[in-house]
Amino acid sequence: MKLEIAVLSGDGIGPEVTSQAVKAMEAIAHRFDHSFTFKDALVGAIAIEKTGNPLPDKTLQLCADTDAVLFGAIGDPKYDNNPSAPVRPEQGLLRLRKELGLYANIRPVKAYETLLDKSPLKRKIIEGTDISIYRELTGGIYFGEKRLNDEGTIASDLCEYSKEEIERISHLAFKAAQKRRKKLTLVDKANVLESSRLWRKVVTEIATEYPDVGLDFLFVDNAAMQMILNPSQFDVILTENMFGDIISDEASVIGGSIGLLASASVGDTCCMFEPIHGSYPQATGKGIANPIAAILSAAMLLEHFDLMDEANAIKEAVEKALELNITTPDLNSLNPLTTEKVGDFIYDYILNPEDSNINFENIHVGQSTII
Ligand SMILES: NC(=O)c1ccc[n+]([C@@H]2O[C@H](COP(=O)([O-])OP(=O)(O)OC[C@H]3O[C@@H](n4cnc5c(N)ncnc54)[C@H](O)[C@@H]3O)[C@@H](O)[C@H]2O)c1
Ligand SMILES: CC(C)[C@H](C(=O)O)[C@@H](O)C(=O)O
Ligand SMILES: [Mg+2]
Repeated sequence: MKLEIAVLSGDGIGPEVTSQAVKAMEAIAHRFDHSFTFKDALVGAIAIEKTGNPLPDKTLQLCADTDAVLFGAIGDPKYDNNPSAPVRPEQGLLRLRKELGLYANIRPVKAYETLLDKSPLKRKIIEGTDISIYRELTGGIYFGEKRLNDEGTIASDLCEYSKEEIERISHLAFKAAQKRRKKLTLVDKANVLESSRLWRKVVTEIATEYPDVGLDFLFVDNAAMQMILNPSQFDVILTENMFGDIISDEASVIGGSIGLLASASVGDTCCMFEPIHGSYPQATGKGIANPIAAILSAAMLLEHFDLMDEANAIKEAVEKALELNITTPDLNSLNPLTTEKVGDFIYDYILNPEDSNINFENIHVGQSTII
C-alpha cells in the first residue's frame, strides 16, 4: 500500500518520540513491502517561533492533502507560564482537530501482563483491564464561546453540544462495543449539566439501534474513582471532550506510564494519530521520554488502513520490549534505556522477529553513560 503521511513532531519531546514512530513504520514498510512517504510540517510553539502561527496554512493544507497525520506533542513553558500570551501552541492542535473534523478520539488503555507490578495500583485491581475510551474531540467547553469582561474579573467558557455532535461519535462507540465485550459506559455529569442531560437522552435513543450492547451511565466524579478502584469493569467509555481528556490521563496510571498511551483521532474524511501525553518539557533532549505511545499511535494508523498484520507486528515488538525490560526510566528505574535505543530495538524486532541474533544483552551496555 502507498501512504503519504504528514509528520507534525511539534515541541519538547515531540520530535524525539515521533522519530521513533516513523522508524517503526519504515521497518513495517520494508518488511511488508509498502511505500510510506513522510512529509514534515510545523505545529505548536516551534511554528509560532518560525511563522508567528501555531498552525501555519501550509501545515493545515499538507494534513488535508495527505492520507494521515502522525502528531507528536505541542506546548512550551514559555506559554504555560504566561496566561496572557496572545497566541498559544495549544491553539494549533485544537484548530487542527477542528479543521480536519476529527470528532472522535479513541484512547485504548491496557494493563500489560508484564507491567502489572510496575503500576502504582495493585496487580489484582488492574489485571485484565482493557478499555477503549471514546472522547468527543471537536466540541464542548474547549470550543464554546470564551469571554473575559473588560475589567478582567469575570471569565466564562461555554460548554455546548448539539444532538448531531453526540450522535456521530456515539455510533462509532457503539459499533466498537459490538466488536468488543458489548458494554458501553457513558461518563457525564447529568446531575448538574444540561449538556450532559442531552448526552444521556441522545445516547439512550441510539442504544435502541444496538440492542446487543449493554449501556450504563456513570457520573464523572464516580468514574474517576472507579477507574482506580475497579478499572476492569469498563469496556468502552464514551464521554465528552474535557471529561475524556482528564479520565484518560488518570487511566494511564493503570498501564504504568502515560508514555504508553496512544490515540487515534478520526472524522469522516481525515485521521490523525497522537500519543495522549504532552511535550514533557523537562525531558526535552535527555533521551528519557518513552517512545511507545508514539509508536503505538503508528500501529493505530496502520489499523485504520486495515493493515492488521502490520499493526500487530508493531504491537508484538512493543510487547517484547516490555517483556525484556527494554524501556525508558518511567518504567525502568534500575537499568533504563534511551528513547532512541528503545526505538532501535522495536525497529530491529519488527524487521527480524525470529532472529535470535538480536542481542538483548548488548542493548543495555553503557546505559548509565547515556542517560
Ligand atoms: N497532545 C498534546 O500535544 C499535549 C497533551 C498534553 C499536554 N500538552 C502540553 O504539554 C506541555 C506539558 O504539559 P504537562 O506537563 O501537563 O503534561 P505532559 O504529558 O507533557 O507531562 C506530564 C508528565 O507525564 C509524564 N510523561 C509525559 N510524556 C511522557 C513520556 N513520553 N515518557 C515518559 N513520561 C512521560 C512525565 O512524568 C511528565 O512530567 C503543556 O504545554 C501542555 O499544554 C500537549
Ligand atoms: C494540549 C491540550 C489542548 C490537549 C487536550 O486537552 O486535548 C491534550 O491535553 C491532549 O490530551 O491531547
Ligand atoms: Mg490531555
